[in-house]
Amino acid sequence: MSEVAKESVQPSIVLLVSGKRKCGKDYLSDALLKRLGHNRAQILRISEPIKRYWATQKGLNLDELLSDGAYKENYRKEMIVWSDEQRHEDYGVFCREACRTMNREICIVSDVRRRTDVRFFRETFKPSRVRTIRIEASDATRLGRGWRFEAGVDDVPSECDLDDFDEWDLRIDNNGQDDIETILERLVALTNG
Ligand SMILES: Nc1ncnc2c1ncn2[C@@H]1O[C@H](COP(=O)(O)OP(=O)(O)OP(=O)(O)O)[C@@H](O)[C@H]1O
Repeated sequence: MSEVAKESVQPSIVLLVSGKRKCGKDYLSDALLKRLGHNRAQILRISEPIKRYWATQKGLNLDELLSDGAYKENYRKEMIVWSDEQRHEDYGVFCREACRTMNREICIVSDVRRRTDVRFFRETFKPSRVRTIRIEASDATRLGRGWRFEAGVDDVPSECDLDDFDEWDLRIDNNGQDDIETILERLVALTNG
């Protein structure tokens, strides 16, 4: 058990949510949080400590960086490069920092992007408590949601490292065929046991 896990409140279930840009990670994580209730569940973002550091260093607006708006896109590349350097020293540095705010029974980590993120959570918590979720949406769907391919962002490990990963407990098609209720039922079922 890592130092952080001992210090913070231990969740019974940790949901690791992954998927390409604009596949719907935030949308479905927010919907799940609403369904489970704020007293039982919370959302953690590995990118939060990265954005916090970046905002402080560069004098940027943290709330804007954390939001779904276009602002964060101006800094995404730089943040990827900088955070990769930090991960090179310690692959769990941002996951560990994000875990410090764990205080609910169910923890939804809504921006899992790397194999080392999955590794960190599996090493830090009992594997039986960790669930891996892949949200899938076609390029056409993602384009419709505002995604545009960007070299240095969409073709680097932060976006592609989990493309070939196949240890998903649940894969969700978020192209619009399944309604939100159907998707939420499957997600909620994953939080049982
Ligand atoms: N099932 C859905 N129904 C309706 N709108 C959706 C659905 N899934 C995602 N969206 C919309 O698509 C857009 C992108 O979704 P979201 O921000 O959740 O993607 P993301 O995977 O978190 O992206 P990023 O990696 O860039 O943060 C948002 O405007 C969101 O409201």
